[in-house]
Amino acid sequence: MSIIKTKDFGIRYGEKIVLSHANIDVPIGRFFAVLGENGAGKTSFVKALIGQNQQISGDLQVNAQRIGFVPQFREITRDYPLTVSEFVGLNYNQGWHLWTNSSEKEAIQDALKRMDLLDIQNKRLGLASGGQKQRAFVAQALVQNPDLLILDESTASLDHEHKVQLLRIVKQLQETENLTILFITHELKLVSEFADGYLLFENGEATQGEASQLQSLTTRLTYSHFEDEVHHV
Ligand SMILES: Nc1ncnc2c1ncn2[C@@H]1O[C@H](COP(=O)(O)OP(=O)(O)OP(=O)(O)O)[C@@H](O)[C@H]1O
Repeated sequence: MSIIKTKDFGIRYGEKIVLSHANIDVPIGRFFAVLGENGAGKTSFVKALIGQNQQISGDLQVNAQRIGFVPQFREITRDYPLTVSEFVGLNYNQGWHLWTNSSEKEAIQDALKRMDLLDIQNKRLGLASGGQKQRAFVAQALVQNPDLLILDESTASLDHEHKVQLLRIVKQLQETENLTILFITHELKLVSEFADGYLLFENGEATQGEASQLQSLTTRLTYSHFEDEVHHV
């Protein structure tokens, strides 16, 4: 069964066409890498999935009850006042109730556990490492128990060890909880070790493929990058 299915789907901003005639079918429970050059339309597509992009055409079906979205940019400075667990529970606090009830507390603890953050839940998020912060961002999205989890370049700022650590945990969520993962990334080689399929945004079109094709895709995209660099010198 599909969790995302499009038919002749398009996205534009005014006159500018970002995507046209996309036919995508992502089955439930898969880990898909979302690939493409800067400006290819990855974020626009995700925004359409979460209902934030209105200039769309064609058919878009999203069969998810809840979508967890981890955005690309989060400014957490050293003096950020909330602890890891307060941050993870932030969506419950909409300014009118300041306390979380027992089932909300349980959901927060569960999300902290799933992202391996129980030990540091009382640490101030501003003082956490880059890897811990990224895990806290994912945990915040997990609190609502999504069936589709979308991560936008969550490994971009991490060193290799922490990139692998984050991807391992996310992979585990996919395997043990049948969670569907969309992982937007430019790190093809890394994600090819974890993803079992991909969506590629290129020249206003979207194509999809299986894990077995990721390796050759990595070679093709890395090669064309290399050619670009040579061309510009
Ligand atoms: N709100 C907007 N209004 C007008 N144009 C936009 C808007 N958002 C994005 N675009 C344009 O649409 C195109 C696709 O942008 P998008 O952010 O979806 O690409 P992306 O693949 O996510 O890029 P990146 O890898 O850099 O995040 C780009 O040319 C961008 O400039």
